[in-house]
This record gives sequence, C-alpha cells and structure tokens, in this order.
Amino acid sequence: MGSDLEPQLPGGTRQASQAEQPKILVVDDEVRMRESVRDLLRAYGHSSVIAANGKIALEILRQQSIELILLDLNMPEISGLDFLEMLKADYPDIDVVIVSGEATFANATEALRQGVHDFLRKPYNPVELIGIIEKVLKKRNLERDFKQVHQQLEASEYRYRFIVDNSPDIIYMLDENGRFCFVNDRISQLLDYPKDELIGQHYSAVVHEEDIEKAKYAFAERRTGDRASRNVEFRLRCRDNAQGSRYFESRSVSIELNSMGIYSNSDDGDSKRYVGTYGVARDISERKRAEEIINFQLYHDLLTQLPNRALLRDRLGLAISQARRSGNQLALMYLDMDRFKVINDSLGHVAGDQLLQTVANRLRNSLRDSDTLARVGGDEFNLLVPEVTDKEDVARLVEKVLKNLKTPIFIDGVEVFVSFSIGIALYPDDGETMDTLIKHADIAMYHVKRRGKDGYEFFSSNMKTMVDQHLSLDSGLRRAIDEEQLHVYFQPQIDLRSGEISGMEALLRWKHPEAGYISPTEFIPVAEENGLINEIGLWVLDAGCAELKKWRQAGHNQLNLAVNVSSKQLAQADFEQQVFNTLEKHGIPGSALELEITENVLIQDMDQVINKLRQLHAAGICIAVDDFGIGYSSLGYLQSLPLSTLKIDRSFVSGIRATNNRNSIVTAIIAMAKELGLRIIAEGVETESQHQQLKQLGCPHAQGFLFSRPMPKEQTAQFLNGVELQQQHS
Ligand SMILES: Nc1nc2c(ncn2[C@@H]2O[C@H](COP(=O)(O)O[C@H]3[C@@H](O)[C@H](n4cnc5c(=O)[nH]c(N)nc54)O[C@@H]3COP(=O)(O)O)[C@@H](O)[C@H]2O)c(=O)[nH]1
Repeated sequence: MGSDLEPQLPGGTRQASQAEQPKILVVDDEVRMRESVRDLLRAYGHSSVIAANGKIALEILRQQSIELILLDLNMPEISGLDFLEMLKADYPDIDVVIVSGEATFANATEALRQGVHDFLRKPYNPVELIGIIEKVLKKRNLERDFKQVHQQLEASEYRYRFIVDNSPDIIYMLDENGRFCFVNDRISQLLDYPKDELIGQHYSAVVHEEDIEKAKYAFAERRTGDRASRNVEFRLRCRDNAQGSRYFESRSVSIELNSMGIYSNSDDGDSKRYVGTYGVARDISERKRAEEIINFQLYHDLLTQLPNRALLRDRLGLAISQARRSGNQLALMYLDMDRFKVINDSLGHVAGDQLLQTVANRLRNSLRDSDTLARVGGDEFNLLVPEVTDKEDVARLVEKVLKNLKTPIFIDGVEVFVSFSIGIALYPDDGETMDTLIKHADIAMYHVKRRGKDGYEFFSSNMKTMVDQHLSLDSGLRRAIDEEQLHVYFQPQIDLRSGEISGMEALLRWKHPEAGYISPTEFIPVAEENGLINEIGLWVLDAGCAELKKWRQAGHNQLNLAVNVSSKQLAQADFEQQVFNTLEKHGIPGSALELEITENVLIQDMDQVINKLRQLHAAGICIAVDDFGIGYSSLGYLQSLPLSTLKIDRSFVSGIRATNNRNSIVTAIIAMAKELGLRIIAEGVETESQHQQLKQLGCPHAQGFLFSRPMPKEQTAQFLNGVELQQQHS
C-alpha cells in the first residue's frame, strides 16, 4: 500500500483532494487498524494520511496541513501521550481524537486534559467514529468561518477608523445630553484638545461664547433628512484660546445616512428613540479670512483705510432709519480739500498720497467712534454724524475739524497748508433720503468753493435753485451749440484822439429759444466747468476772424479784432496752434488780433502761460489784460509778460468825475501803462462826461455804450460804413 509517509487519498489526485478536503492523520502502530480507519474515512468521503508511529506522524505534520489526528495511545518509541505533548507545543490548532485500546482512567483523563476532543475505545464503532469526526470537522469549519468574519470586521473597522481619523473635517457624535461620545483625530489638530479630554464634555465647551445661540440647534441637531441643519457657520474655541477662533461650517446628518445608532428602536419596536447626534464640521478659517480681506477691500479705501462710498451709503441708510424711528437729526457733510490738485501736481503723487493719509488721520482723530468718515473721491470725504441736536452743535464740530486741519503738515520736509470746503445737510430738514442728503451737502460745499473756499456752509433751499439753473444751463448749452443758438456780437473800440474805430471786441451771445438772451456771465462759467469753453472759444475766434476779413476787404484794413480767452482755453496744449491755424485760414495777420486774458489766468501756471503768450506774441498777436485793476496778482508780472494792452475795468471808469479820487487810480494805471509801453483802453464808457474826463487824463482808447452797444455782425458792417442803426440788443 505504499510508504507510510505518503498520504493515502481516496481516489483522484493528491493535490486535488488536499485542496478540497480537510486532511485527517491516522496514527496507529497496527497496520490493520490504521488501514480500516483509512478505508472507513474514504467511504465517507474524507481524505486521510496514515502513520505507523509518532515519529512518522511528526514528519507528516511538518510537510502537510493536517486538521484532525486520530491517535492511538499505545505505540512504541513515542507513546500517544508524549506525542500529544509535542503536538500541543508545535501544532496547538490541530484537533485530536483518541482511538485506542488503552482503557486506564488515568491515561484517558490525561489525554482529555491535554485538550483532545474525544476518546474512543478500540474496537471502535465505525458510525460513532464517523459521527465524532464529522462533529470535529463541523466545529472547525464554524471556527474558521468565524475567524474569517472577525478578520474582515477588523479590516473593515480599521478602514473606517482610518478614513474617519484622517478626515480633513471634524467628525463627532454627541449623546442625547449633548456630550461628546466620539470625536476623530482632526479635532485635536484643529482645537488642540486631546481627544480623551473632550469625551464626556458638553459641546458648548468648544463653542465660541458669542456663537452659542447660533450653534445650539446646529450642534445638537435632532432632526433628520432635509430639515437637518446644513452649512451653519459659527466659531469653535481652540483649547485655552491658543490659536484664536476658527470658523466652522457644521452639519448634522440624518439618521438614514448614519447607521451608528443615533436613533435606536424603542422597546415597542415601532418608534425610535433619540440617542445622540452625528456631525461633520469643516474648517473654513482660511475662507473666512479671505472673505474678511475681500470685504475690507470692497468697503474701504485702501490708501487711507477709511470706509468708502459703499460703506458710507450703507451706514447712512441705517442712520436715516434710526433717526426716523427716534425722531433725531443727523448731519451729512461733504468735505473737499482746497487746491489739492495744485499740491499734488507740484509735490508729486507720492507726496499727494501722504498728504491724504495725514489729513485722513487728522479728520479721524477729531471724530467720535459713532461718526463715519469716508473717502468718496480723490480729495473728497463724506462725514456722517448720526446724532446731532442742532446746527450750533454741528457748527462746533466742523470748526473743531477745520481748526485741527489748520496746523501745517510736513511732507518730505515741505510745509503744506491745507484747508477744506465743507457743505452740511441735516436730516430731516434738508432731505429725508440718502441721495438727497448727499446731493444737498455737495451743493452746500460747492457754495463754499464759489464763495472763496476754506469754510463751511449749511444747505439752504435757494442754493438748490441756483444749482438747478446751473444744471439746465449745462444741458442747454450743449444743445445751443448743435442748434446754432450762439452768436457773436461786436463792440467798437474807439481811438479817442482821432475818434475813429480802431478795433472791434467779439462778444458771445446766447439766444435761447424760450429764455431769450442769456448773459455770458451766466453761461461762460458753466462752459468752463463742463469743458465746452474750448469748442465755443475756438468758434468765436473763427467767426470773429471771418467778419474781420470781410471788414478789411471792405476797406477797413487797419481794423483789429479783440477776442476774449478763458484760462481753460489757454491751458490747452495746442491753444497757440489753434490760433495760428485760424488766422491762416482767414488770411489775417497776427498783428490784427488781440487776445484778452484776465488776471486770474496769470495766477495759475505762470511758467506755462508765459511760454504760450510769448509764442503768440512772437507771431505778432497782441495780448490785453482785461478788467485790469480788480485782480489780486502782483504787478511784477506786467514786466515779465509779453503784454500789449491794459483794459481799465469798468468799475474805475464808472466812478470818474471831474473831481474824484477814483480818477487817481485811472491816472496811475494810465501812467504805469505809458511807462511800460502798453496801450490803454478804458472799458464801460457810458457818458459824455466820462468820455471827456478820460480824454483829459490822456487815455488813448475807450469802449462803451456811449459809442455803441455790442451788435450783431450785419449791424456791425453797417456801423463801420457809417450807418446809424437802432441797437436791438446789448
Ligand atoms: N471767454 C469769453 N468770455 C466772453 C466772451 N464773450 C463775452 N465774454 C465775457 O463775458 C462777460 C460779460 O460779457 P458781456 O455781457 O458781453 O458784456 C460785455 C459788454 O456788453 C459790456 N459792456 C461794454 N460796454 C459797456 C458799458 O458801457 N456799460 C456796461 N454796463 N457794460 C458794457 O462789458 C462786457 C465786455 O467785457 P470785457 O470782455 O471785459 O471787455 C465779460 O467778462 C466778457 O469778457 C467770449 O467769447 N469768451
């Protein structure tokens, strides 16, 4: 029957049987006995190997995987009990059934003590033996299955624990009293709490005190499904507040998603009992910080760190609502720095920025925390004072603010003096809405500017009428150009010695279809503000030159044309080129043109103005200073400028009498002009007496209603031809 070492398989190949069935080792020194057992096992479908003694059996165990040993106790060399001892030491998992003729109680007891599964006496009962074997194998199968399930559970538990502990989010469970019964590792990393310290603590221990109310329902959420809390934001406290607070977005999940016993079946089996909450909290601190930065940038001016227009509007809206409820007044102020552009242009933008920052700090330091100071433009600020008692109260505050700004500011070693024009509107008297208050404060500020800057004014309703007119002039003037409502009139300039006409001054007229004639004193400042003066001024020059050409062609070839030039026109980079082009277009020599500028032109950018005037002068064009004597500029410029004419202001002419000290001013101007080699024209001559006085004082030229009112071009041509016409308009 082959070697005792060889496994005796019941049919089929050895490998196939080994793979399919548990292996049984029969150890017996009696050949007949061990073969009968092997045959019996084969008959019942069990594969087995047989060994004639303990030594062979140990050898087989080293080579093969055995599950059950049927062991004889009485064997030579190694007894069954000794074999058992060796077996338990090296192969404790193998089950043993004793099949032996040994019948002593002591041996049987010892065998059982060593853990054998059963004891069967020879001659054995085959049915009993098979029954025992199958019972052992069944038990082993169960144990194997159990072990496998256990291993799978362990692996699964490990996987879940790994996932939970390595989650970027905090995962927690609270018991029904709101105490932590589970937290993952993430909570320790984020809040510096050892996990064990948190277990058993109420969730409020980690919630920021200001957010307890918000966190209350979200943290210990009882609801499930769609009604459960989602994305509720609040702050958790780090341990000992070591890292400050972090923002969290917490959510409680429904019991359907949570199979870990958050709700358990009650005793009746029909209802469920709340046992706790499961939640996931995600750290959103970085996002919150980014949001804070973005929010700051959205609502603040980055140069001065002051609130911007959007934040001011927000606070003003709230302040108006509160004032409406409480019946209080509030003040809104518009603050505009005077001459900031000049400072910025002369000292440079970096210095300008520093100045704005210093001014912002000074303003801020004059105010209370409840006030809102906002930067709403380059050099424009708005101040909201949410509660004021009366105008005097506001005036005191504004005076304090202006006084604080008076102290000179040093920028890069340069002493800078700043002043502000401040307009004030009060709620509810000056407006009940945000836009009205802002607009009215702006209007009041504008009035301070026009009045001479550096001060404050409260809004009044007549200011609004003026602004409304200003606005309608603005839009009307744009239409006036398109619809050809503008006209050039001419007023003669007379040589008092010969009585001849030496020149014509071009004067602009606006014939409005409804309002009639509108004075240039009203609309020229508007055109200067909206920039239309450049277009209009060039048009006057062109129209005047066109007429001058006709007059000269008609024989008045010594006639000159005087045209008024605004400071805004002169500031254009190509102004002189525009003049040269126009003269060239009409074929008029430069010497036939006189440009009238006012003293305020000279107060501005002196170097640039002198440069332009020199270029014009070099082309033969005469430069006259209009309204001379009423400006504040130094007389020293007269020598440095390429001037040709001084026009004595009407106010001096209207005052001259036969004996009057006003004459001394006119006399002084005439003397000074002669000294400087300048031509003199007296403006606004209305009476024969003025005419004679001027002649006596040696004034060579004059202009005024006495000689002629300004007239349209057709009448001017006739006037030149000596036809006396009734003047229609002045
Ligand atoms: N930049 C420009 N300014 C212009 C232009 N056209 C006019 N103006 C300036 O507007 C101001 C008002 O001008 P206007 O109403 O035309 O008044 C002129 C004369 O009508 C007036 N005048 C002339 N003689 C008399 C008089 O005897 N009495 C009296 N009460 N008024 C008189 O004086 C004005 C002429 O002023 P001036 O230019 O200073 O010689 C005025 O400042 C104009 O300059 C334009 O096209 N561009």
